[in-house]
Amino acid sequence: MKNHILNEKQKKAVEFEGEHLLVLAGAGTGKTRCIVGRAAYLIEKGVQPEKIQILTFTKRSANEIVERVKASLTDNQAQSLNGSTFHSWCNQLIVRYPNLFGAASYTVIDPDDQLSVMKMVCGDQILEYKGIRIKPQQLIDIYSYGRNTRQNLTNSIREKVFKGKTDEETNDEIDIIRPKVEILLKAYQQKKGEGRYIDYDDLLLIVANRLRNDEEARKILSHQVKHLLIDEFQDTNPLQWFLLEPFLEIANFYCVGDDAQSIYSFRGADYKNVHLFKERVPNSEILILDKNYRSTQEILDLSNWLIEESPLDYKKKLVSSRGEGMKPKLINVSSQWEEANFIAENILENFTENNKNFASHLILSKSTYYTKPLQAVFIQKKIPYVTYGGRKFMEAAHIKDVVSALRVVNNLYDEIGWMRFLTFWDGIGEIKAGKYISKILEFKDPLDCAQNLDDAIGGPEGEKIGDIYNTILLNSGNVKRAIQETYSKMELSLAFKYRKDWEEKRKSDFPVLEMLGDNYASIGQLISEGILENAKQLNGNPVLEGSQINDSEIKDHVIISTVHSAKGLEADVCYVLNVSPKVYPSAWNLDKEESIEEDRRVLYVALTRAKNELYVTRDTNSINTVKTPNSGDTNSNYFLEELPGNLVEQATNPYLIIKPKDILTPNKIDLSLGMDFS
Ligand SMILES: Nc1ncnc2c1ncn2[C@@H]1O[C@H](COP(=O)(O)OP(=O)(O)OP(=O)(O)O)[C@@H](O)[C@H]1O
Repeated sequence: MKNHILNEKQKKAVEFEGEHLLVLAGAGTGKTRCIVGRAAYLIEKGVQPEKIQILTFTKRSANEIVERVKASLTDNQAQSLNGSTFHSWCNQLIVRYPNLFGAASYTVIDPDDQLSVMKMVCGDQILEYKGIRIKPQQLIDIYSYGRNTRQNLTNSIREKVFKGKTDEETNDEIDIIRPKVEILLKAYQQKKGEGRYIDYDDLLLIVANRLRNDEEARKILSHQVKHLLIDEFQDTNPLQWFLLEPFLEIANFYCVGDDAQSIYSFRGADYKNVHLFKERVPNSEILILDKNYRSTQEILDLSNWLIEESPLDYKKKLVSSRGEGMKPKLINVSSQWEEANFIAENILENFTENNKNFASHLILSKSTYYTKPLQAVFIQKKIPYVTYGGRKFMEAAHIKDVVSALRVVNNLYDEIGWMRFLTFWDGIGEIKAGKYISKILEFKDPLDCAQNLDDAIGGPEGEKIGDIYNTILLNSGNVKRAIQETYSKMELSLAFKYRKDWEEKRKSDFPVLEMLGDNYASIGQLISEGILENAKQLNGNPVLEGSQINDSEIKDHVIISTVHSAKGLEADVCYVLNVSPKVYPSAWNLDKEESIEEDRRVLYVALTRAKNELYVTRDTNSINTVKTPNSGDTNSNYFLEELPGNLVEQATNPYLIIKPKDILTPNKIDLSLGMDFS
């Protein structure tokens, strides 16, 4: 095994001989290194790589871990090692065993489509819907919360609609709306069945239920999965545990996690999964790692202080193996523009004078939205950057248009797909489309549809739509070809529909979609996998960000990331944006200790990404509001309120252009001066 220096405890974890292990460890103590090392170790010991499944929260970290394992072994030993998210893993299992899971010819729908289905349901059940004053998106949230946390409908409504309140008035309201919500959610379930749709949570539930109740399924999968390596175990939720539990019988668990970095409770994550590990997993052991290899002690001192301030006891105090360094800097700024300019100038100075590349800089924000001014300044100053978090390639409207054509061929009963595909064409609105769809749903099978679709729609549109359907059906064994043909038949209309930014932004996505298609054996696979996974870093070729392609040649770029997408990342220089009152913690979370503590962990994750230099910015205006005696805002719980002065160096923006001091009243000028008229 190459590239693997391990300390004694890490070595013990990597070479663990028992059945199930939880590596419980603080930030930067080598959890990722342990997973990588473990996979490589197992392969070297002779375990077949395809029987090792690595589970992570993002596709990006799955790829990274797999690549690192491959790099640490020789001779392509890890070629067939599999790393994926929970959703994508379940999807792969369903695709591989369509009969076992009973889900052949189903379509996976993304959250956007889920919302469309729920809207259709609310339209159908207008009486119930009008009686509840809950939006379709909220209904989806209730449904998903209940399934992910495995709580009943009453509790899910309480949590998602009434912020967890338990007073009598709330109870009465819940009693009134619960039966109506039940009708709507049941109608949603039925619609899913009719359309043969699988939403994200279904993927997990289908696999979980089959395995829990069917011994034969467990037997079949026991040949497939021998070792489960699970990253970020603190962020697993009850549904994920429900899925994992039956695997205890057939596979060895190797989990790594840090309870102080649990930041997904809004998805139902339960960091107690970590605390209950020994109880839930028979024959298991826990190993603790405490030496931090990432950051200098000053950065850890600030992070340790933050977590010690919490009423929850994390029993964590990180000690740096690297020794002392620079104190973190707290930069007070008076606007977002000032903050953005400070960061840009600092990065440029590091680049030109301190010989650091752009990739040594990581910028962390609670939300993508907040980073827009920063992105604008970077563009202006020509600083290359990529963003993590935000809209995915397959979610862009123009891509969805073309994919809708593929969807309806893949699944004739896919009403959402039909609605999008039909209304794409000029002259077909939702009402007309609805009528065509009822005719289409009567076709026996795709062949019947191919033969009669143009007549069912009629006119020149019918011809065009029928022609596209037939072409895709003909090429369904060659996904790339199917995409090429579909695109060429839709190109003119696409260019017209998106004429505002067609040339600059959208057109160049289609060659990439074609290339993406080349990776899949069937249209169904492209649709379900493609929807689930961001097409980023596809085979190391073009890199897709949002809906744009960046040239992969430019590898040196700053990363702008949400904290939630920054798990596992690290950088020489980190900027944590807007650590201001009302943001850390959020103003709207102040009534719940759990949410306050989650925000604290978010900040903890952000601070512990830095190796050498840490800049924390905050808005002076919001500090001033909190400090005003009459503002009534003294209870902000601001995390940095009591920050000991010795932990940071306070600084103002050194790049400020200082305005020259002028007098207050303007002098008069005499324009008759300066000319000699003689
Ligand atoms: N034994 C070691 N010797 C030298 N460096 C190490 C060792 N273990 C880990 N590191 C380095 O420390 C840094 C953090 O390691 P790693 O990313 O595996 O930690 P982690 O526990 O997964 O962190 P986090 O949970 O904060 O993302 C990396 O740069 C890694 O290369």
